[in-house]
Amino acid sequence: MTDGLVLDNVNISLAGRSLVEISTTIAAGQVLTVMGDSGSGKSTLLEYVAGFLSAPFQASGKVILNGYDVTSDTPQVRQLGLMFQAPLLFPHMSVLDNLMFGLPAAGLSKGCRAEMAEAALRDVGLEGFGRRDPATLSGGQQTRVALMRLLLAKPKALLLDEPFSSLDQSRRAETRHFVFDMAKSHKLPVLLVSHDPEDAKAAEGEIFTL
Ligand SMILES: Nc1ncnc2c1ncn2[C@@H]1O[C@H](COP(=O)(O)OP(=O)(O)OP(=O)(O)O)[C@@H](O)[C@H]1O
Repeated sequence: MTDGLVLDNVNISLAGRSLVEISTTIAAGQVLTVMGDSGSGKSTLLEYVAGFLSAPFQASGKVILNGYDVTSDTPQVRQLGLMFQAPLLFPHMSVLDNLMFGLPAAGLSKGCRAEMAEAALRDVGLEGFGRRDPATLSGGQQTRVALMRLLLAKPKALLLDEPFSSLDQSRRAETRHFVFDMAKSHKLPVLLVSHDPEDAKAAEGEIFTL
C-alpha cells in the first residue's frame, strides 16, 4: 500500500469543454502547488478531490488515498482537511472551543477534549489564548489555530485553497513554513492552491499549472 494522494487521469469539464486534466502522485509530507489564472479551475479541482463537486461540472478519473480508491466515497469518509481563505475560525466560539470542534466527540470526555485543545494551543505557540475571541487574533495566529483544528481531526491529506492570501508578506513567510512543517511532521500529502510563486518555492514540491 502506497501512502499519499494519487490523482489518476482526473478530467473535469464544464459545458463540454475540458477544464482540468491531471495525473499525479503527492507523497506523504509532500506539497503539490496548483497555480493558474483566475477561473482556470483550481478550486474546482480541490472540490473534486474533496468529494463535493456537483453539476454543472462533469468529472472522471480516480482519487486514491493511501492506496484506497475513494472516488465514490462521501467527503466525510474521505477524511480530508480543508482550509480556505479567511475567515478560518467560527467567530461565535472561543479559540479553545474552535479547537475542540476538531476533536471527535465520541469516546472523549469534555475535560479530556479541553486538555487536548490546550496542548494543541501550546504546540502552535499560543498558550493562554484559549478564551480569546478569534477576531482578536492576528491573521497568522488564526491560520495556525485553523490548521491545528484540522490536524486534531486526524485528516488523511490537506487541501488548502489560498490559505495565506489574507496575510501580509512577513506573516505569510512564517505561517507558510509553519503549515508545511506541520504537514511534513504529520506525514500528510498537501494539495495547495496559490497564486503566489513564493508559496510554491517554500513548499519545495512540484508545481502544476492549469
Ligand atoms: N457553479 C458553477 N456554475 C458554472 N460555472 C462555474 C460554477 N462554479 C465555477 N464555475 C466556473 O468554473 C471555472 C473554474 O472556477 P474555479 O473557481 O475553479 O477557478 P479558480 O482557478 O479557482 O479561480 P480563482 O483563482 O479566481 O479562485 C470558472 O470559469 C468559473 O466561472
